[in-house]
Parts: sequence; C-alpha cells; structure tokens
Amino acid sequence: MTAALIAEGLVAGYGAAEQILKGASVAVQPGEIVTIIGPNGAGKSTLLKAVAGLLKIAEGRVAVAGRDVTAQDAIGRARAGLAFVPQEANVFARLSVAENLSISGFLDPKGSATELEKIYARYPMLAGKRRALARSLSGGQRQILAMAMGLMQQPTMMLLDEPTAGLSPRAAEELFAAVIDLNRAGLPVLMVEQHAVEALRISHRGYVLVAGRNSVEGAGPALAEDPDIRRLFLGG
Ligand SMILES: Nc1ncnc2c1ncn2[C@@H]1O[C@H](COP(=O)(O)OP(=O)(O)OP(=O)(O)O)[C@@H](O)[C@H]1O
Repeated sequence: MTAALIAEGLVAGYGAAEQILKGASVAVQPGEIVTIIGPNGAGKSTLLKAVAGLLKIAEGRVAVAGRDVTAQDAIGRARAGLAFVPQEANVFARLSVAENLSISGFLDPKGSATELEKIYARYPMLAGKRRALARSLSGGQRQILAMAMGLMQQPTMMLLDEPTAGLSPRAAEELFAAVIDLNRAGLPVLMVEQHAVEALRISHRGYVLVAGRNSVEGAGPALAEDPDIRRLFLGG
C-alpha cells in the first residue's frame, strides 16, 4: 500500500538559530487520521509547515502518494495533493465566503465551479452564508470555511494546524465531527492539536513529538488513555 504521506528525517528551523526539527518523521496511510501532539515549542506546527513546503528543510524527504516532492515548493506540493490549513489567518476576512472559496480553486480554475457546488452541498452553512464576509462568521464557521478552502484544491491529503484552537467545546466537537466526516469520505488527515485527548480519540494513530524528535507513537485511542502519556503530555 502506498502511503498517503511520508515525511522522513526532517531537519528544519528558522534561519541561523538552532534547528527546530531534528530528524522528525511521520507517515499517514490511506484512510487514516493521524494526530501529532507534544509540548509547546516541540515543533509540531513547524513540522506541518515543512511538509507543506512553507519552510525549507535542511535534511529529510517528503513523499505524497508515493511521489517525492522534496524539491517542490508549496504550490508544487499543493498540486501533488497536499492541502494545508494554517492555524491563524486562514481565511481572507474582508472577502465573502464565496470569494474565499473561489480563489482557493486556483489550481484548477475550470473545475472550480463544480467543486464549489460540492462544497455547498457538503456544508449547507457555507451555502447559506455565501455572500457574508468571512469576518462575520463564528470561530467554528470560519474553521469550516478554512477547511473548505483546502478542499477547493481537490487534495489527496489534508494537513490541519490546530483546527479547534480558540473554539468553544461545542464548536470544537463539531469541528472534529467535520474532520471525521471528511476522513470517512476518503481523505487522509494529519493534524496538530492542543485538544490532544479529544483529537487522539478520533485518530487512527498518534505521534508524540518532543524537542523536534519523535518520542512515542501508537494507536490514537490507546495514547489518549495511556497513563504515562496523560501525565507527561496531556495534563494529568
Ligand atoms: N516564524 C518563526 N520564526 C522563528 N522561530 C519560530 C517561528 N515559528 C516558530 N518558531 C519557534 O520554533 C519553535 C517551535 O514552534 P512550533 O510552533 O513549531 O511549536 P509547536 O510544537 O507547534 O508548539 P505550540 O503548541 O506552542 O504551537 C518555537 O521555539 C518557536 O518559537
């Protein structure tokens, strides 16, 4: 089986300072939700950025659906199938929902209208608010919009950086339900989450990243219930 994503031995950082990633690796198999947890500053967001091609890596390799994309920039990796939803500033606040979605179809302008209809069918909330400015949406609605913008790229693999950050427990639950829904429709997901227990419970597998390196990995629900993991990384 060809992995949906392989990132191997990534070394990367920001400029002259010490590298943040010191050889981190993750893999996502077709059909999986995989969550990366770990202490603040471990490099979780940095790992997603390095995979998405937004941060140059000094060492390592990235492959999407069996194709090596290490030499590709962010656009090349998007074309190869990766959609990255950043944690912050992930929608254009002053544009409408429809405009946000339309410009996200830039990889395939011809297919964009069809894709847009699929998205409105999947998320009736967005269809109902298509003329609303993105900044008028609730936090949860905005995260759905950001995810839908990723879907406009017709990805084979979704990268989500803390999709529930700043959301109420209820909105976070709805967002996780939307992630499960997408995954059941066949999309593999790699996410970084602060709501680690909830995220691991809905994940097939999880990785613990510590100081830029892999620590523990295992089945998501098992990690969520593991007493040592809970004590060390999940606040008791
Ligand atoms: N743009 C940047 N320029 C310089 N340093 C950065 C930048 N972004 C992140 N860092 C540093 O890289 C380290 C890892 O940050 P990263 O955001 O990847 O951590 P994280 O594991 O996602 O943690 P958190 O849960 O705090 O977001 C931190 O020390 C952070 O200060």
